[in-house]
Amino acid sequence: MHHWNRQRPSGMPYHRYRPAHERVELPLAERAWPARRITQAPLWVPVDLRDGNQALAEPMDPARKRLMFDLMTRIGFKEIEIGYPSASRLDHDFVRELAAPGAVPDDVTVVVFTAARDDLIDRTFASIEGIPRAVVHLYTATAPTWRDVVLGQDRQELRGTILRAASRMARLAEGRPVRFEFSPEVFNLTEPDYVLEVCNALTALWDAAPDRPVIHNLPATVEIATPNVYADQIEYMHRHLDRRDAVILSVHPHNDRGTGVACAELAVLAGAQRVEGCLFGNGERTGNVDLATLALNLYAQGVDPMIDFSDIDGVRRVVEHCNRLPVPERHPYVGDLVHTAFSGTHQDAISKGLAHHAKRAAELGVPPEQAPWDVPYLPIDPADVGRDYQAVIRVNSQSGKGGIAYLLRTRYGLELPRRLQIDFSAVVQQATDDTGAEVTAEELWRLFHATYVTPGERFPPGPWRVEEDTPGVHACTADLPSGRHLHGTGDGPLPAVAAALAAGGTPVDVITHAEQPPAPERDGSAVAYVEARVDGATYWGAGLAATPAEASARALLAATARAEPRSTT
Ligand SMILES: CC(=O)SCCNC(=O)CCNC(=O)[C@H](O)C(C)(C)COP(=O)(O)OP(=O)(O)OC[C@H]1O[C@@H](n2cnc3c(N)ncnc32)[C@H](O)[C@@H]1OP(=O)(O)O
Ligand SMILES: CC(C)C(=O)C(=O)O
Repeated sequence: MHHWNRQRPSGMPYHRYRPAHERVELPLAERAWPARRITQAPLWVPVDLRDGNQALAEPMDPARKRLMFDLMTRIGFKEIEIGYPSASRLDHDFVRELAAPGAVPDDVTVVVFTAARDDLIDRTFASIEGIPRAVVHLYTATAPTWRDVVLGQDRQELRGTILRAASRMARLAEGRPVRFEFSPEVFNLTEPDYVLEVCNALTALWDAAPDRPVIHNLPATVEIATPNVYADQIEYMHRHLDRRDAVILSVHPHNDRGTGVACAELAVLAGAQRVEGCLFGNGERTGNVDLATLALNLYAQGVDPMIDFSDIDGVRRVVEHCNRLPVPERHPYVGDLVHTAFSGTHQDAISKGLAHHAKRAAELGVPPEQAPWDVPYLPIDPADVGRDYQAVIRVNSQSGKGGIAYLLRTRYGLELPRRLQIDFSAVVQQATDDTGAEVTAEELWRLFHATYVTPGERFPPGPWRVEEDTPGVHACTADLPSGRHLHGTGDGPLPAVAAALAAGGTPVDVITHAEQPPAPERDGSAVAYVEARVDGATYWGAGLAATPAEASARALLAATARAEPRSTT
């Protein structure tokens, strides 16, 4: 143990577990997948209506299944697993519902799932009568523990079971628009030579041809190794499966180690052409691989995902309704918080990045949504998945001036001078430190207003009037509640107010002044910001009024009001 690593043994019984390389042979010595790139989307096959559904405490009712199916066809899936029709009446009835003329779009193929049992196979084929295009998906666990413990069959016996089931399927499919899929369940723990023996036998039995290919779907039923191991296993199959041009190599990762997405991506590099998964990662235990993340990962690399996620919240609403499960806030691309920055430096970078993006789009002469995207901390433009920028930046105690200024700018059109941003950020920090809570744009606005626009009753706008007496000469008069009358003139509203304040015994110097014209975001008000030195200290004030001149005068009065009370009242 190095001196810098003083971790102690956990005391947990880790010796009960074996590493993947001791559980399954890895015959590949050289691999090509690490140097490859993904340049096109694989065929995505959602299995929400089968694998996802079987993992729900309350499986979907027909109405929910229908909603999910319609969503899938609407956003572009072309092959959809719709159920395990021999397992339950609900699944059977849903398949029958889709047998109605026109229920399945012309370019969509449905997949139905079955175990290798005669009665189940027969019921499966009966259920798809009238379905225009179907894949019948046969599965059997092939890994040693499942063979020994669950099925009680050795390699040869199980091979016989599978081939008998496949022959029955071939007979039942004669003359029908049916293709075949086989899954050696727990492929990732099965001896590779056994997988090849079984899959190649099925390819021959089902007489696979390029125009009627079989699907060999190689599941990581329970994820047990790092994704490179799965990739090696898939590349090995890709190289050794017979009649490769008549076989669609498919993968079906689960997410037990939290690396289902990585497994699927590396498997595609390794030769997989088809990926089964669920929307937002529903499925047994930790879920099936998330097809939305996979598709949008491609999108973020400049590859067409072939599925339309431009309204990702609409997709999420349907999926949450059907599964009766929420999608977590940090879920890639779709979680409520994934396009949001709370921390100051991130907000600053995003704010600058968005401004730079708008400028670049204008230079290129294209709308912002068409311009190349390169904004810090945002891997994709949230607008591309139907999110607006309101949620991008949110303010709490971790935020800095950039995020605060961004919210006030985007919501109220305020362009705060940099030093005012710094000043206000300290005010916000104190408020958020006190409450520990997030502040919304509306709350920031109220805090800004209370701090800079109406800091007290010292200078109510009523008694202070500023007018341009003659062109270029402003006069400020004030009839104070004390009965005093103040008067000052100057070559603008600020010098006039400063002169009146000085006449009342409060000399002020204007250090910074900025103003903005009336804008609809502020109910048509102009706004001005003034930094003034009063009694040796500096104060910011802001004014809102119908004209910039009036707003400026109010801003100076507000800045002065923030100084310790003096005689000008
Ligand atoms: C990885 C996966 O997702 S696999 C799919 C899992 N999905 C489901 O199980 C959901 C739907 N399943 C069901 O409704 C039921 O399991 C049914 C209707 C299919 C079968 O029900 P039952 O006949 O009661 O069997 P049960 O559910 O207990 O399953 C265990 C039996 O199936 C056998 N079996 C397991 N897998 C297979 C298979 N692929 N092919 C044939 N038999 C299998 C087991 O050996 C066991 O047989 P045994 O009872 O003779 O020991
Ligand atoms: C049988 C297959 C496709 C499966 O659902 C799994 O292994 O997880």
